Amino acid sequence: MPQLTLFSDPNSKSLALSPKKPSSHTKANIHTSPIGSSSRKAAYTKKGEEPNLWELHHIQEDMAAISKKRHSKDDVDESAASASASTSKKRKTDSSGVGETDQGKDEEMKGQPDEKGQSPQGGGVAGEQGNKVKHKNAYEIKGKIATAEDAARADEDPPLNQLERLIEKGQKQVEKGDCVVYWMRMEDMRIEDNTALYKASEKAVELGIPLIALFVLSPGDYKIHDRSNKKIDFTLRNLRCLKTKLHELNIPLHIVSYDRRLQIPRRIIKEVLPSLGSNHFFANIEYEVDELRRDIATVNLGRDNGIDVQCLHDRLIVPPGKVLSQKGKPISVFSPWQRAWAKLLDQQPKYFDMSPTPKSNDQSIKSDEKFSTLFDDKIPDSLEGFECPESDKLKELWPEGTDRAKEVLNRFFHTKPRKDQFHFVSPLTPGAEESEKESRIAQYQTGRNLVDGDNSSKISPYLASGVISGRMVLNEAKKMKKGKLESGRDTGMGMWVQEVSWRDFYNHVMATWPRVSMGRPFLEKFADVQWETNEDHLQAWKDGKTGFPIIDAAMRACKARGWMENRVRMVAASFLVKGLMLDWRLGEKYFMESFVDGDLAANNGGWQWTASTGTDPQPFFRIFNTLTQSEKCDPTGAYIRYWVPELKNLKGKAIHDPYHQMPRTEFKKLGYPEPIIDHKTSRERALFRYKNVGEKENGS
Ligand SMILES: Cc1cc2nc3c(=O)[nH]c(=O)nc-3n(C[C@H](O)[C@H](O)[C@H](O)COP(=O)(O)OP(=O)(O)OC[C@H]3O[C@@H](n4cnc5c(N)ncnc54)[C@H](O)[C@@H]3O)c2cc1C
Repeated sequence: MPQLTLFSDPNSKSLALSPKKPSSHTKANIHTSPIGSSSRKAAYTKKGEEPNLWELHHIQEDMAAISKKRHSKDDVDESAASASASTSKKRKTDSSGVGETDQGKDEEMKGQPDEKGQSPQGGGVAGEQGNKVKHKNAYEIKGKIATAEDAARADEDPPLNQLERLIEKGQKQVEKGDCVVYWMRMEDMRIEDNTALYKASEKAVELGIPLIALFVLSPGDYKIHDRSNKKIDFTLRNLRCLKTKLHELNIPLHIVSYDRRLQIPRRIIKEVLPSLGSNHFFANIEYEVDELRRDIATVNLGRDNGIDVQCLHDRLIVPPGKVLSQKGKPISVFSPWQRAWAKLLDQQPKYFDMSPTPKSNDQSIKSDEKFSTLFDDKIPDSLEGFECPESDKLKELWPEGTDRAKEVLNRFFHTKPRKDQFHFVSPLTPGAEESEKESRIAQYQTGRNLVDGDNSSKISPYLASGVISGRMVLNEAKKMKKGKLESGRDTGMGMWVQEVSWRDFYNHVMATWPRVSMGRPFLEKFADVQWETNEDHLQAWKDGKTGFPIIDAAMRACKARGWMENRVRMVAASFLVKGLMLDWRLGEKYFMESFVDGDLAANNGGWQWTASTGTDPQPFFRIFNTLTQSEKCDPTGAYIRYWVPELKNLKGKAIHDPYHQMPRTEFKKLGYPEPIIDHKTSRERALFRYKNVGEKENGS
């Protein structure tokens, strides 16, 4: 889910590819802006000052909306596709250390890397290159891909660093006010071990004023960021649960709704906080580029209006910027990064420290003239554009609340895997058999690659929404091992802790190289790989009708549950990118629009790894063989039989490859599609296009 919507920084016009500090270009570019509307100029401040990126973003988002409306009328033509195409040039990316990656272990290794084939030219986006054909899928990601120059500039001075510098400067003394406000975000939906909530509570106690929790609903934001209706449903269900728990602490949960997400900083600082009489505002940091820019705008506005805005690290076990190489540099390769992460945790156990629960407000708040009505704030059943008719069923599958999350984790640590748990069933169905020796965690080394059971934890929706924290999860893991954190490939627990650390890793990558959340490849040299723009193929993949049973099973499971096992996420992603040769950003967007655990860092990390464009990616010449993968991850075929009912009566090898294993007349009776591509030809096509970046096999 690339975040950036038509965010072309006007400064980039005058930029050479090695980016310079924004301030030195500001003045000149105010006047040479290609868009040049008066409102756009207002996004800049006075002569010589930094442009207000947040405001600028706002204007450009409006323009994107206008442009989208216009283009949706004429469907999409090549100008729409090429308008967003960025002309990128080579940018050297950091890559320190080498090491095996867990994800890369089971691929087929075929073909050879060819250094000279890796063109430095970037800018590949589905449908560009003067293609005259109408391409809807090119349009899907139009406006979501920053130029290489903008991405390089963001990497040069990442928004997280800017926010941290701002916070370091500190705020002048502010007046006490009537209350302290904690802004709960979509990713910290819990009361336990919540840094900002606890710090807000401490402040409230120190000042002797009440604590108010605030949640901002923003359908506009959810739309721009490709949130799924299942994720929004999960969010609303968790909010209801939190409201009850907060009320037990006499803390009201104030709900406001702003469709236009870019108004949020102003609305909060100028309207919400003044109406509550609050000068103290706390939030946990979100590391995506849009969210960081929103927070920078909020802190700045707060400063101008006598409000102290505190943004705190909470999402990860180790905050970004702390895991460094021996030379003090950020690490972009997982294995050395993981070793450094584990060592740091060993040396500095403070990272496991959890925040205490917030203190209760005085009971009198419930009759306070100003605050008592906040207890009546309603949480909507659904949001327009994100209606979720299957909400009741999903409630069984992904029960809300921290207590349920703990149970899900507890089952994983202490009970045996069960065969039918890949069905549409609750992870908490009765009948799980306790066993320490044969528990799911004990068998995780092999189990994690099998999809025909509940072999992994299924904790991802809870971690992604912060219903449970990474610290809570790892502290439980330590308890199981007499207070020691196992982390390595030798045990189920060690392996699982490594998987959990991928979550930290991809967030560190995103915070250090914000380009990845701007629709850019980490490895710019692959930006111009030539993609196909086949609408039918894209739709067949989304619908689970490709004629490849494991892909179809995974994609149908995804649609129904909003969740897929890791192995099939990798296989389905690889099929889209290297089989169908469709732009990885289309897959990234679709996963985000479908998953209940949709998370930019993990999703982008997974897609860029698969597309061989990411930090420490799968090398481009390694291409999953869909059939082999199917036989390995679903050896009994039970997963396919359940999710692809057309094949429910097939036995043996035919379940994995019915088209080639059955007589044609028998196959036809199944009502199942023929394979939409030939594996061998598509593999060769992918190898050619990655080796010869910018070219197609026929010389076009
Ligand atoms: C293309 C692709 C897209 C993905 N998109 C997402 C996403 O949107 N949200 C998401 O949470 N995960 C994503 N993942 C990572 C991984 O597939 C899921 O975290 C995992 O399948 C969730 O199941 P689990 O909780 O049972 O995992 P377990 O195997 O039990 O692992 C425990 C936890 O570790 C973390 N984790 C494990 N593997 C990874 C990984 N590769 N990257 C980051 N964190 C990891 C997750 O928080 C997970 O819940 C993606 C992977 C790929 C290949």
